[in-house]
Amino acid sequence: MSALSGKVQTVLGLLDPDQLGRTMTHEHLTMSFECCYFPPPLGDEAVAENPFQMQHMHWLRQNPYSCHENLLLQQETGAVRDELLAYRKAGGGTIVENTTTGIDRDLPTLRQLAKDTGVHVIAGAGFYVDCTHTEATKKMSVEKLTDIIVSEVLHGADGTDIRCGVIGEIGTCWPITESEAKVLRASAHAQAQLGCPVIIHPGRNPAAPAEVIRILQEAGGDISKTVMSHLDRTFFDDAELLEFAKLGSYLEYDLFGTEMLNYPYNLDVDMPSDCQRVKALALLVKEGYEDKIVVAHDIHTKNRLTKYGGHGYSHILKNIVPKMLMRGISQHQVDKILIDNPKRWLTFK
Ligand SMILES: CC(=O)NCCS(=O)(=O)O
Repeated sequence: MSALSGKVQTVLGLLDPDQLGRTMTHEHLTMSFECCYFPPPLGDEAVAENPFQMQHMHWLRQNPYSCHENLLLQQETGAVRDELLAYRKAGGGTIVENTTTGIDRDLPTLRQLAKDTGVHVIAGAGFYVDCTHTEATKKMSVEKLTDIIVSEVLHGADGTDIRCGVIGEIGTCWPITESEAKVLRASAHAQAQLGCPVIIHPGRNPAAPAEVIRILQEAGGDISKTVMSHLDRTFFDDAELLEFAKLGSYLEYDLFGTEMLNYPYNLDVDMPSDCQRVKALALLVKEGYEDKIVVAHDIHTKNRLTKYGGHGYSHILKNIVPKMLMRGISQHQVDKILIDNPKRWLTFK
């Protein structure tokens, strides 16, 4: 039994799991999403140069990845601090901050935000998607990658003594690249050593989540302590979703607040509305998965902050919970989704 056993690890140290409270399991407080810049639609180049004006907010919501400045969440620490204070006021307790190597993780800022606001912040170990892997990372063995991830949890990351409390979000594309598969195996090995939570960013294809689970399982990972993120933009067929749910991971709907007509990374995808997300949660509850659901907003661009007219980190607590109750999810089940499931996932074995 390790010192971490039975505890949750935040950027300010170990915590008794009962202290977490309501938890968003997939957010970013400071990061860069420049790796995923997407050119604006033809003719919209001028708007993309200067979109932070009232008359352009709708454009920004529809094209969040087509403006370089919008991808620099790390420039908004003051606004994020205000948001976290509002999140606490709305009844929030904890945020899992999923920024990993490749998208500008900033652990000292996370620690300062946690100190300033009283929100518990849990940082992520490991690596994002292939295009952010350095040549050095791509050459590493699974053993070396495992050592790095284990060290980020046990000793601290990025040259600091600030320790990560989850592995992930571990980035994968579709198809999964060789380098991503190595990182997945390393994550499973690290999880087997540490008994810690893992969270995955799957590729944008309904086959991707199950393929990730297969790789993790073969490498000795604990699927019952693993969250599969972004199901909102990955499954569009109830039967496929329920088939995946049988594999035993936590099921995360984490793009609450994102409503857009054209999802640039996969134009075949019709991004669901929040109402459709709630409907998917109600289906999973009805089918017996209330102990497996977790939720979040995955804020990773500036336009989603309330400072810019966005929904902010309190949207689920303020607006989605009432909708869940209206659609037949009971208060007891809501508490499982917001409190009990994250707590169970985040507690080291
Ligand atoms: C930061 C991150 O990976 N967000 C997910 C964006 S996606 O469009 O759902 O892949």
